[in-house]
Amino acid sequence: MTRLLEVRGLAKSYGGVEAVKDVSLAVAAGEMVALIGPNGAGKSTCFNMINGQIRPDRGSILMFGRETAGLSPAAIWRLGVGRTFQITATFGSMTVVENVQVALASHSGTAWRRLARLDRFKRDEARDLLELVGISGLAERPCGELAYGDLKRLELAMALSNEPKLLLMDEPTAGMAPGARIAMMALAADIARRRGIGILFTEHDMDVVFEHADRLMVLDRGRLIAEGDAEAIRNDPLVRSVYLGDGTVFSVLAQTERA
Ligand SMILES: Nc1ncnc2c1ncn2[C@@H]1O[C@H](COP(=O)(O)OP(=O)(O)OP(=O)(O)O)[C@@H](O)[C@H]1O
Repeated sequence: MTRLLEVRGLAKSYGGVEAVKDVSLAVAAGEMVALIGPNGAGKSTCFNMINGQIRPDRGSILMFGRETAGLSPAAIWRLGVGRTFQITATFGSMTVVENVQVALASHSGTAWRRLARLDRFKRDEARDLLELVGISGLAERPCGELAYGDLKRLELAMALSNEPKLLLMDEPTAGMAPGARIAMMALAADIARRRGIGILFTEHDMDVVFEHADRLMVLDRGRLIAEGDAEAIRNDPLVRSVYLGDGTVFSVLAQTERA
């Protein structure tokens, strides 16, 4: 399998706190890998080092075989890495289709603020992306009017505008209703598999993780403590012990036990 992302020995400390210690992981084409762990485990720090927001103290991050540790988020985006954010990043006063056009313009290196006619710029491509994520009917609506779930779909369309081979999704279902979360991830998984995109995502909702991740990486206090498929992780005694006391996750593990 082609490795799109390969992380080796990643580390980051804040003062005396070792937020991430010696983390190694890989994501292959068409694979969905979840990075999970209890609060404070180091997920965000790890994720933000990979997407360029935080500079690692140590370690190597290879994307498509190229070292990217220390590159800016913009440089990483230009390499063909898409990303979605915990808090959606869209322009509320523009229409839905215009938001995708702006993302397309940004990928093609066009300064969209100087585009005399944004309305014509790659409009068909933008509409195709909206179709792909199931919101083409909302194309002309101001983005600020969208329901939260549709906004997340728009964000996915924008993340796909640079034709990424690798997609980094930071809590893609945060703030969504439980039913909508599974649907959102099913959509992302389907697109990823059909296009051979590798996805690395963080997620608190264990139903979403167990349903969609091909592989789970479990962090605790900055270290990777387990790696495997949903079945292996559910039954891993160390994972169960670190999640004891975490209300949400433990309830899922307990349900699994009762089933
Ligand atoms: N900017 C920072 N300054 C100081 N300490 C930090 C900083 N960012 C993270 N930490 C510490 O690093 C550790 C890992 O934090 P991180 O946010 O990566 O965990 P997390 O798994 O994403 O947690 P959560 O699920 O609660 O978001 C924690 O102890 C946190 O307090």
